[in-house]
Amino acid sequence: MPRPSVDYSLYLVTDSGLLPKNRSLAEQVERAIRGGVTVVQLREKKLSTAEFIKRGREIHEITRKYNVPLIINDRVDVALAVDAEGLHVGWDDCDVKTARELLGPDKIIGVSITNLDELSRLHGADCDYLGVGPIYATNTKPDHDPPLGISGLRDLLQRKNFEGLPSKIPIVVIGGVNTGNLQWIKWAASGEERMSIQGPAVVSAIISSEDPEDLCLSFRKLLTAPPAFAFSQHEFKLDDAAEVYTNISSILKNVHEHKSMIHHITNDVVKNFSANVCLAAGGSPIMSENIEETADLARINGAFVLNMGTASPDAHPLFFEAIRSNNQFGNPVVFDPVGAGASKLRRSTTAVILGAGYIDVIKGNEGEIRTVAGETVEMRGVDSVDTILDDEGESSKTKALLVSTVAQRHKNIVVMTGVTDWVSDGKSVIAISGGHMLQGVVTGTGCSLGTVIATMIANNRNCKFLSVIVAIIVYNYAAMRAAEGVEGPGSWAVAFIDWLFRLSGQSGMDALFRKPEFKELGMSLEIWGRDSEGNLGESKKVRL
Ligand SMILES: Cc1ncc(COP(=O)(O)OP(=O)(O)O)c(N)n1
Ligand SMILES: Cc1ncsc1CCOP(=O)(O)O
Repeated sequence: MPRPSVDYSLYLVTDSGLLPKNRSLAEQVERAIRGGVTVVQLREKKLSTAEFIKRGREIHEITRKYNVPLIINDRVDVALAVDAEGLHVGWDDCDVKTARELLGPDKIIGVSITNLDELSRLHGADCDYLGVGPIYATNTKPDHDPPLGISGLRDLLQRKNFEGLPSKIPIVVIGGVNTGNLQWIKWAASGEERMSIQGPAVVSAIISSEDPEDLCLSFRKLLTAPPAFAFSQHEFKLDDAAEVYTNISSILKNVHEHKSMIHHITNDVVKNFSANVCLAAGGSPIMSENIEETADLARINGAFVLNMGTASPDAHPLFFEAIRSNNQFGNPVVFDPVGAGASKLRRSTTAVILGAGYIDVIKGNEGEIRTVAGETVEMRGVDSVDTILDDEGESSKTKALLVSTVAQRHKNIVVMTGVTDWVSDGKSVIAISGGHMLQGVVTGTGCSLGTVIATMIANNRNCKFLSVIVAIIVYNYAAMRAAEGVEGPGSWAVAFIDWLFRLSGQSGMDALFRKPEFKELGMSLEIWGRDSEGNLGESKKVRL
């Protein structure tokens, strides 16, 4: 019998410990298959061999009825005893060569891949699909490897130099996948030529569901529907000052009309200032660090700001839950990796956060963004590094490349703040001038740019890139106007909030931006696009 061709589009992996009360595994699996599961893997970690075989036979009866392949996790002997259609192995299990010898040519063999090294080691193996993950952290497998996150997944899918595996070998993604993040993962991983994702492999979301049939129907719909939110669905032009003004007005109008709730998990130093900035910019702040309410808040949230300024390891579960819940409801997540390179703890917290879910915007200073890019950076506390790059000539090209590379890897938007602010969606890069030196002497000003970005994005979800650009322009404009005639940092901070409030108010925001004062401030945008080969071309300057 030839090896069956398998539809890997919705792969269920079992865990009897996660079943709803009074529900048997057999019933849950059958309901999930009715909802659209196309492959079932029986994963039993606690059963004796005899019990595993017994359960395998029971589940096989069901999967056979629906013509769905049954894969056994880890155990070749059980796969043989049950005459299952296949086996899934990790790197501590039976190697693929031995498994193939034992199972014969007709059975499916799947292999776990958690990093690039494992992919290289698989060279020439006679396997049928790869289970790539964990994409995100998960409680289902407490001993899991560090999550790949979107950047790790993209690195893996772009890998071109591994011969010996069937080209276009099917890939399923595993680890923290649910109906809230599935589309993000598929979208973020799309466009890679070498390898492509066929579907998710899901444990807890399906196995613990009260209504697995309905849930699987939702998974199936999401698999075929276009993503609900992407950051640049909306086309916009910034070719001259008039176009920039028009865009600013339309973004601010939406912000003003909705007054979205912006959930902040932020550091103790800036809470009060950030909440006031949020209100002034047109949002409604809530500062909460209670893990028990993250899901409820996400239900009504407009956007979520995660600032790791005073984070401790105890807060990791809170970050994880908050990101997961906000992804579930499609709320934009803005991450500020404060002081990311300053300590081992901050580097690992950054990795935890990037491995917890999809992050829409990463905002940091040069040292923080270089740390996210994987460089080892010496930071002075949580402030910026002694910047090695100025904003001119070759340095400006290096900065443009840095932000666009990080944005490409994470398939999101990256903002790098400094005298000039840099922002990229992985394709275009925009350098935005403006702001005032007094920002550097008022604590919380850097953090509160994350707040303004979240406030702008919350109700402009189909044009996130534009919203971020507008947020930076508004912020820098307010900072400069606030500095007119003030005594020093204290009065500047008050005037800054006043200016943000004036700008976000419906009355006169157009007029404010169109006034000659805007021109006199000398703000400008410098815009780079990519040529057909993906290289950054010449930049173009737009004076506001
Ligand atoms: C589809 C799929 N992908 C990955 C795994 C993980 O397998 P493994 O690394 O062997 O870990 P355990 O499942 O044994 O904990 C999987 N089971 N299925
Ligand atoms: C078996 C396994 N391998 C990598 S992550 C994982 C568990 C995934 O479980 P869940 O879908 O509940 O996050």
